Amino acid sequence: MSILEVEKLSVCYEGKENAVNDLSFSLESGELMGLIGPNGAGKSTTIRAILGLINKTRGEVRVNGENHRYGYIPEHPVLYKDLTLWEHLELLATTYEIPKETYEKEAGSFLSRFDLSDAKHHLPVGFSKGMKQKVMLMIAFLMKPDLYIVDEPFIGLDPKATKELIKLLNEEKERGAGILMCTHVLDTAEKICDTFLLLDHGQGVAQGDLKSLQEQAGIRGGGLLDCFDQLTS
Ligand SMILES: Nc1ncnc2c1ncn2[C@@H]1O[C@H](COP(=O)(O)OP(=O)(O)OP(=O)(O)O)[C@@H](O)[C@H]1O
Repeated sequence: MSILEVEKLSVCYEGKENAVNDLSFSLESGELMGLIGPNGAGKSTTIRAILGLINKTRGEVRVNGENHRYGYIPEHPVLYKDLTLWEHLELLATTYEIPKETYEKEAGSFLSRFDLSDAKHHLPVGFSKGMKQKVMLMIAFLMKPDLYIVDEPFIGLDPKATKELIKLLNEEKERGAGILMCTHVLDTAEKICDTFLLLDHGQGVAQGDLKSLQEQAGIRGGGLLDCFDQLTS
């Protein structure tokens, strides 16, 4: 089942025609798709259009799945300065009517997996970038959406947290969630993504699994970076 369908999406900004131009793709249940492309290719614009944060010039975005809910993990963490870490998790649980026993158990497990149990009752003002990023991850994973939109999640996370994030993404895939992940960290993307959508100058220049990208790039056995280079040069 397609969790996300994007059809002929185009976005223009003032002074920038075709930041995204006629882009179509779909994301299936259980699929982790890497959204990759050079700086200025249109990745953030695509994400913003999917989230409804900017107006589309043309095209359709459909979020399917059972709960039509998406979890957005932005590149730059956004937290309430007056709420403690735990209060952030409680707020999310209340908003989505998650039963107390469920979220307390799950949130407790996330705190321990991300080494944040000691900071549970602290305000985020004293948190490092990585700690704030972990809170954003916990909030999204607690929500259990059908669709995750994850923007550059690896920057700032320590190796253990990166490993936990990858494990959590796999668990969510197994549950049936679809994940669209924008990243420049191609060696990790190559290891964990099922498929890729390569954008350049606002256009989708290649789509599919690594094998399919290798064929499209004409580099048999090439790595993701080689395919990226070839297809965007
Ligand atoms: N608010 C804006 N107003 C005008 N042009 C914009 C605006 N935001 C982005 N652009 C332009 O749209 C194009 C796509 O930008 P976008 O931020 O989507 O790229 P990106 O692929 O996310 O890049 P990066 O990897 O650097 O984050 C670029 O040419 C950029 O200059």
